[in-house]
Amino acid sequence: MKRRLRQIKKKEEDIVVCECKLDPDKTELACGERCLNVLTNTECTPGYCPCGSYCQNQRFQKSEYAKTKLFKTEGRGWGLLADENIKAGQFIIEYCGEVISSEEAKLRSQTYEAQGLRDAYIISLNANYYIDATRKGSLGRFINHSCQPNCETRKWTVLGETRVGIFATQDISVGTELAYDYNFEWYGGVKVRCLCGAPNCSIFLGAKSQGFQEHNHGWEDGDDRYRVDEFPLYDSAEDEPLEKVKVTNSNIQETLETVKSEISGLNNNDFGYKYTSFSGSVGARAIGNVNSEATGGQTAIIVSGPRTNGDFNNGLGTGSAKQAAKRVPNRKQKLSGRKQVNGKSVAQLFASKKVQDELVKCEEERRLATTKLDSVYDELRPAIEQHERDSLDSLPTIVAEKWIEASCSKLKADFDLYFAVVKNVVCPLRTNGPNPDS
Ligand SMILES: C[S@@+](CC[C@H](N)C(=O)[O-])C[C@H]1O[C@@H](n2cnc3c(N)ncnc32)[C@H](O)[C@@H]1O
Repeated sequence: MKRRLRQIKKKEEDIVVCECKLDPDKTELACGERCLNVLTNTECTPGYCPCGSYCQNQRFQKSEYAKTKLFKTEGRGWGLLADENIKAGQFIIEYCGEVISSEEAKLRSQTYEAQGLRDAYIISLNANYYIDATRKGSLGRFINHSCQPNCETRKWTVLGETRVGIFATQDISVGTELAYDYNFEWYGGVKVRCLCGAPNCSIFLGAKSQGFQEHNHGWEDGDDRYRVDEFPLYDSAEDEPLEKVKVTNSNIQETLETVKSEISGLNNNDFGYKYTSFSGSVGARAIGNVNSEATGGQTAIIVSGPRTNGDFNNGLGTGSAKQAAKRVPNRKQKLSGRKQVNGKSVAQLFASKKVQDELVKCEEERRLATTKLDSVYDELRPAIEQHERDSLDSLPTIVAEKWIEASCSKLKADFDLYFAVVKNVVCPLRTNGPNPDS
């Protein structure tokens, strides 16, 4: 079945005519590998090619496919094999299907997934269009993925349109299964076990893709990327004892609870180091598993099909690398135990109304900044998700500025709160003892 439903009429001045000269004794070589059009992956236009009807560079237009045969694989559904010896570089078949927009591709992929379709047939045509061979297509739709392929996809310009073909990358003998590397991009959801059987198999379809690698990043032993050993630490042993301080304020228990929870955020009651969590700053993406285009301009976008050929969904669901790492057992703790601040002393210091008020105010400011950051993220999420498919660099400046501004406010509020804690608790402890207000 033809991929094009209508023939796009090219303007005459857009037609590229090659400079080949027909040798009447060697007509089979007309528009061969040295043809200017062939060199630029463009088919010659009938009626304009100097080689006339002998032109060999109209393979898509004339459906000059290699002989292939459908066969049933084990665990991978149907596959396609060579039904004749195929030469390296030979055009095997066009990847035909419905040409649809990226929005439509996203929608369809979600629908197919919801319908429980096991196999995925949507591939990228270019940045804006996809080919969906789910309902209409050629035998090309049955070619499976391999991590050690004998074919590849190539884009050709045919009568002004981009079309995708499968080409042999090596000599293929009759009876051999045809396969190309899907360059499958994984965006979450079910992980499909790759059954290509190649020695270099990446185990899951899409395992080489960024989304897959980020999601599955575990905290391995010996992974020193986030070591904090070198950071300077505050030594609580330098604090003065505060036995003489009296607890006078009845709100102290409540305040202590607040401070305790903040302190536990600082890890093991350690004031020496803090880390901030940006709620909502990193989120799982769900863009219908429509994958981005692979490098080199070859076909690469494919919707991850829900063919679950084993129990390989690790149950983590979607989430950021950071979130996933948190759930990986045996991962290293980011921060090791440190010396502890004496809770009783801290409580006594918080008996001061002045200190309490300041901390409550800082807390409130931080809460507001966090809420703002969350809402900005929700506002930006569609833009971010839209642009992440190409590159985050392409986010409009105004969007990036808004995000940076909200992040800075949140950081400042965090800083103010912790600074207030340090100023009112740690410093008096070190110098003058308890706050005179208490
Ligand atoms: C374009 S279709 C290929 C034809 C498909 N086997 C069929 O029966 O229609 C892509 C789907 O085939 C399956 N598939 C292809 N290559 C695979 C592989 N190496 N390992 C496991 N499944 C594979 C996956 O379900 C994938 O979504």
